[in-house]
Formats: sequence, C-alpha cells, structure tokens
Amino acid sequence: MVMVCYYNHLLTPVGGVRFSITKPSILRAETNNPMASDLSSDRSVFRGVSSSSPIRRRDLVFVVNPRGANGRTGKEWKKLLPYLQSRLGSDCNICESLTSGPSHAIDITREAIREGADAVIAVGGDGTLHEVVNGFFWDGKPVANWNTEAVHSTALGLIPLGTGSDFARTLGWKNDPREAIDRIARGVRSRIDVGVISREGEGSHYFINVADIHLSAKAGFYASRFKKFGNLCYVIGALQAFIGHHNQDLRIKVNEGEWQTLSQVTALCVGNAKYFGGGMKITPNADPQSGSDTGLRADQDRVAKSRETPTKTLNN
Ligand SMILES: Nc1ncnc2c1ncn2[C@@H]1O[C@H](COP(=O)(O)OP(=O)(O)OP(=O)(O)O)[C@@H](O)[C@H]1O
Repeated sequence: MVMVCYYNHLLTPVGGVRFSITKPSILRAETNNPMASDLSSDRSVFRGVSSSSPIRRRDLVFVVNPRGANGRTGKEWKKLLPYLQSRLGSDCNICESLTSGPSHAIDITREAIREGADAVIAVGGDGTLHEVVNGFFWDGKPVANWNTEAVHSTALGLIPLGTGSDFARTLGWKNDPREAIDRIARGVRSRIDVGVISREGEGSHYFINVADIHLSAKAGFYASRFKKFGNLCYVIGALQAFIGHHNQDLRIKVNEGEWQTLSQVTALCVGNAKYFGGGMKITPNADPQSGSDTGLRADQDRVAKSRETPTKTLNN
C-alpha cells in the first residue's frame, strides 16, 4: 500500500528563481529492504509462476548503475551475482537492468512498477536511489500497475554501492552488498518517509535523503566530477562551490504554514535522513522512519548551523 501524506514545504527565493518545496509524502515499505510502496502488479515482463499457483515467485528488478562509485558498482555487481542467485534465485525471478545514463533509472522503475514488479531495488549510490524513488511517482501521483486487479504492491529496495551511500548510513547499514542481499532474503520490511520538493512553476522532485539548495547543492554537483577520489570528492566539490558563491534570500513555506523569508541563505537543507556529502551529519534529528517531519531542518546562514523549521505531526 502506499500512503501518501503530503506536507508542503515550499521554498521560494525572494526576487529570484522561485522554488517550491513540498515535503514528505510517505512510502510504506512492504518488502525486503526498508522502503516500499504499493503499486500493483501484472507480470508480462517479469514473469513468475501463474497467479493460480499457491506460491508465487516474487519479481525483483535490480536497477544497477554500472558507473556508480567511479565504476566500482558495476564491478562489484558482477561479482555479487552468484551470491544473489544463490540467496534469492529459488524464490524470486531476478531481473537486472543496467542504467545507460542519468535519469534512466527513473524510466526503468516506472516500467517495472507498471509491469507489476514486487520490488525495485536500487544498486548504486544515493543518486541512483534518488532516481529510483522518483520512478515511483509520475505527474505528482504514485505510479500504478497496469493490472488494476493486482493485489500486491511494489517495494523499494537498496543495495548501497555508491561513493557516499549516505542514506544507508542513517539506517545503520554498511556498504556491504551481501548484507543487503541477506536483508532482502529475510524479507525485512519498514516504512519510509519520502519528501517532495518543487520549484515553483516546475514539477516535483521526491527525495528520500536530504534535499538541499544553494551552496551545498552546488558542492554536490561539483563533487560528481571527482568521484574517482572517493569521499574526498565532496571536500573538493565544497571548495569549488565556495568560489564565487553569494548568499541569497529565500522565501519558504513549510507544510501548511505561512510563507517566510530567510535572508542571505548560504545553504538550505531539508533532511528526511541524517547524512549527506559522504558522511556529514547535516540533519541529525531527521528520521526517515518517523512518519513525520520532526527533525526537519532548514539551514540558514551556514550549512553547519542548522535552524529548525516548524514541525508538524503527520496525520497517518
Ligand atoms: N551508465 C551511466 N553512465 C554515467 N552516469 C550514469 C549512468 N547511469 C547512471 N548514471 C548517473 O550516475 C549518477 C551517480 O550514481 P550513483 O549515485 O549510483 O553513484 P555515486 O555518485 O558514486 O554514489 P553517491 O551518490 O552515493 O555518492 C546517478 O545519479 C545517475 O544520474
């Protein structure tokens, strides 16, 4: 099932580009890894046993970014396949889909959900996870199975194999793909919140980790050019982002609250989880399993000096 509860976190820089950030909706995890949402089934592409069978094989779609962690993800994935097959092959249909470039994971995920996959599992870093999460939505709504009579939902899973893999840190996971596969095999499930951020006049972006604007967002952008240096890429990215940086006024709205103006913002971070930038605990109070946005932080003036935004209890 997918419970979608919207908070409205609308951010708008005054007199400049207009943003609107909307925050958490909720994906209720239903399977294996934490995170899952329900978006039904049908199985034309990801074949399992027929629906009349007493035990239905689950269809798991692994969305692999071969270029993640400067190519390490692709190499590790190949080494992992025999283990994956041995742990899951007897109960599940395993479908591997390699991404060919940015945003491809979004399309793969949408297609898999529409075709009725039981789980879509991101294999890579936070960028890949982010794209897979966005693939669960289309035009502001959860993607649904073509087969409207299907009873099962699609879960979201993760095998963290990226450079930073910061979302997994919040869950206390190591960057150990075998452990992740074991979690999938054990069928561990949890509920995970998802945030929504939208720039005014543009579409929504869903986020599961930390959404950020301005300096830290630029740092993340520049860091992507230096992934070959591992987590050091985030330091290099931050240094580069500082060059020519100017603070900016922001106009924001959180949930159903009033519009507020934040003056001369260096960076603003909205945390659904705690870490970004390869282990920087930027929003320490955030809890992606809380079912609410308590702990959400708007960071003003400096990235390190977080400022709590109004909190609201999620009505679920
Ligand atoms: N085949 C590809 N070639 C180049 N880039 C790709 C390809 N497939 C996906 N991408 C892009 O690579 C980006 C980064 O990948 P990913 O997050 O998996 O690894 P990472 O950046 O090393 O990890 P982290 O984000 O945790 O630091 C993705 O957001 C995606 O846009």
